[in-house]
Amino acid sequence: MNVAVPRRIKFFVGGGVAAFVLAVVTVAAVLIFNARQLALADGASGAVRFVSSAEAALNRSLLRVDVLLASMDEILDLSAVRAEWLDPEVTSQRLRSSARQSLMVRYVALVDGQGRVLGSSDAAGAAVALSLPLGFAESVFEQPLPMLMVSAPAVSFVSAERVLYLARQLRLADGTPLLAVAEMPVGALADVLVQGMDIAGLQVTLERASGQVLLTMPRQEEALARVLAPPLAELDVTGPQWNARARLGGEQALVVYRPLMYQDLRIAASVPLQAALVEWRAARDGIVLTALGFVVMIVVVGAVSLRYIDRMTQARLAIAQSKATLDEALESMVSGFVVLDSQLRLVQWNRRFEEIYPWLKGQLAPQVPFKELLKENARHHLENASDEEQQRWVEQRVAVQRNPQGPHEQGLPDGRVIQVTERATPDGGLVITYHDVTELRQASAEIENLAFYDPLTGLPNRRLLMDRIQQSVAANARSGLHGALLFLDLDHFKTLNDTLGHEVGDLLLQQVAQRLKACVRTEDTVARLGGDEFVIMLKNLATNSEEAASLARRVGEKILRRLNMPYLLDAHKYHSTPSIGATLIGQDMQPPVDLLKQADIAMYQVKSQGRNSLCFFDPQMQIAINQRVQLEHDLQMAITGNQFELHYQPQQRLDGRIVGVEGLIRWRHPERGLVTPGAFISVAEESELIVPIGHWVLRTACEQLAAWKGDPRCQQVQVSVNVSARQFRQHDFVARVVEVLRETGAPAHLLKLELTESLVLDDVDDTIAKMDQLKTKGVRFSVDDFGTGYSSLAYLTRLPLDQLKIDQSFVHNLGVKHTDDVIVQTIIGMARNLELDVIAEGVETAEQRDTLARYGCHYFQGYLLGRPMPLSEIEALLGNDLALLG
Ligand SMILES: Nc1nc2c(ncn2[C@@H]2O[C@H](COP(=O)(O)O[C@H]3[C@@H](O)[C@H](n4cnc5c(=O)[nH]c(N)nc54)O[C@@H]3COP(=O)(O)O)[C@@H](O)[C@H]2O)c(=O)[nH]1
Repeated sequence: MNVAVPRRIKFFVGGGVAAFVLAVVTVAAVLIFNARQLALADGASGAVRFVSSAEAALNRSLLRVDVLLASMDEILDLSAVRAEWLDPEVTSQRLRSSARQSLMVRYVALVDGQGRVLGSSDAAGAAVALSLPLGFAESVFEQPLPMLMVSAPAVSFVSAERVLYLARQLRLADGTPLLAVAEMPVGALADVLVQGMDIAGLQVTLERASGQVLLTMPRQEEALARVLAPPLAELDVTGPQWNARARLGGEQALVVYRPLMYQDLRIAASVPLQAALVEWRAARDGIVLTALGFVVMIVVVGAVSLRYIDRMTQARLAIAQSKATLDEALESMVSGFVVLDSQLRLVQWNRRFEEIYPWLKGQLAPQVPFKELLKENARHHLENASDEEQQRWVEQRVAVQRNPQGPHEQGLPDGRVIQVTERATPDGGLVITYHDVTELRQASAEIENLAFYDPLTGLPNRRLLMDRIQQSVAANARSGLHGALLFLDLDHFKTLNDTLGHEVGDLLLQQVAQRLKACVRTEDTVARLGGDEFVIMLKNLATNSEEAASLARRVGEKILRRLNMPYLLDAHKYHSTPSIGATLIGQDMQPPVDLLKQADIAMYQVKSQGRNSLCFFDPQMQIAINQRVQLEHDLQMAITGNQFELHYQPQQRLDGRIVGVEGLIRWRHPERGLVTPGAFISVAEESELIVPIGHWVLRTACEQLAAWKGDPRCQQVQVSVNVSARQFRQHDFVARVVEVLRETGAPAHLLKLELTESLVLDDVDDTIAKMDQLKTKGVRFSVDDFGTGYSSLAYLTRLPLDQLKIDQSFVHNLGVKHTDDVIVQTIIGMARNLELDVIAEGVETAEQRDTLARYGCHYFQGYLLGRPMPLSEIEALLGNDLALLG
């Protein structure tokens, strides 16, 4: 999440930056101002200094010239001569020697009142071309008091350069006024001023009071002799004023001037403001740049600070959010937890911890020694224990905490189970989690119960039994004792389930379990394998095997007696019997599976011998089992090796006509010869093998029907085929029959499928559905072995049947067992009512046939009419039959 820096901090940082910037700007401004003042002051003082020194220098120079001019009086001894006495040569000679002393003066000359040169220091002597400005000589002569006078700038005739003429009045002895004149190049006078001209932009002017310019520095020819306004005298020069105008350039400047000691001359220095501030400007720029640098730095520091603060804020927020999330997570944790510091004092805990240990709630506070909480726990856990015991409990807990060994469980007084896990933290503290595993433990117990116990009876299941047998076998091997396994199956339990329902069946199983437990010792095991199968494991019976078998038999008989006693199942009084197979558990480490199989085999022996009895495992039984396994294997080979044949048994009508045949399978065994189905059908039915075998029979019968289609002997003959339950229950049974009919081209109405009563009853709805589908194709149905089951009119009416087949056991007893006569008559009557054909099988005698005919049965099958026979024989028989009737 992006959260802005708080406004307060922004304001603070912004304010700080602004204050620093302001301070820098202020300091810079002050520095700049001061520097300006300093520069101006420097300029002013420099100008003043310059003007002072220039004044002195000019005064000195003028004075020297003045002295030179005045000394001409003495050199020429003018006060003692007359004008006509003055020899120009001599005069010039003397003037030269005196003028040599002054470097500033080009020459000096003596001029009379008419302007004639009486002599000069110039090489031209008196012939020098003197070019005094107009009126200058007159103004000198007019002086009442002779003083040195300076002319306006003029151009020298001699050097053609700008010169000033300095003149003084002299008098001859006769009072005739003469003029001592010195020609001074303006440049020479300017040279005097050169020193001190290092002030930037300095403009120097030598002016008269009227403002006439006599000299300029720097030199400006055009300015010479110009009259500047206002005259210097009108300037306010009380202090350095920078609001004047420079005398030459006219720009804003400081103007300082001094009057010279001669005539009305003034030396003026003008320092233009701009020039005076040149250095200051550079300094100012430096200051500004530095200040700017500081400002940028401050702004950058401010921005960086803001960014840093922003980051810090974000980080703090993130930490706060993480903490909030963590707190939330900790609070919503299903486990309780506490955090202890290195002194094992409470630092943090969550709500769940309080919920697990509600009695600690009042004591939970940071820094509370965890031992105090343990003491409180001890008071709750060991309510009735002594103080010493409670103390010991606490010490044990502390010891565990000092040396965490992983999760351990703690039972609370209210029955809850808490899993406690201590984990050391890097700083020497502890994190302890408390997980309520009560439900988990209960669930585990339940799962264990489900895994090892039968939910209906609460007895150990197969898995637990196998484990106990294993243990018992190992114990027997050590002790030399024998135990025994009793495999118990309830007789006709399925019938009870089917008739009275599963709930009643369950009641019986529960009561059987109770009775079985009552028959054995606690060290023995009564287990339920599933369905109506129970196993009783008797331990440590005897060292001697006969004695052990005798004891096991006694227990088995006791069980038989108990289980034979009547049960009250709901409102139903019920009598049940068990079949019990027994085997001894010896010392030779037999696998539990083998022992169980032995007892199972023995139990089947009991079943086959009439049930409700006890039988010990006989090794012969094992042989029989092995034979059966071998038979299954051979059957498999028979299917792939095409070793089956289909024989046909004729079915005759009352008029003697063969109207159908029953296809009966035979196995041409490579070693055993022709094997009848009685020897293998039951094995095939118990395994999946009956499915491919039944399919082979169906296909062979249909192929035969198809083959007979063009044969007048057989083309009306129906072929009955036995369909076993496992085959019929295949989900694709109907589809396969239809497919076989289509592929072979057999007429469907001549195919009759024989279903047993038990098959039909097992799942009536599925049976009807499949029969209906096949019926639409024309296939016929017969109920085989009719009368042996519990058929009732109710389901018969729902089935799309064509025929009932009276079981041969009833036919066999006709005239012998009156009840069977009644049953046969009933079946025939039932068939008539339902408009079904009825056929009797197993007809071996003419009496039986006659009786059946008398009772109303018009179709017969049995040895009397013909045994099952190979194809060639039945075809021959059918040919005879046709010939006889034809
Ligand atoms: N699922 C399939 N079962 C089949 C098939 N073929 C036969 N079987 C079943 O095998 C059982 C024994 O059959 P089998 O040895 O062929 O015995 C049949 C007849 O030989 C016998 N029979 C016929 N008449 C008489 C007689 O007068 N006396 C007498 N003692 N026995 C006689 O009865 C058997 C026919 O019984 P049924 O099928 O009930 O009509 C037997 O249960 C066959 O069903 C097969 O292809 N598939």
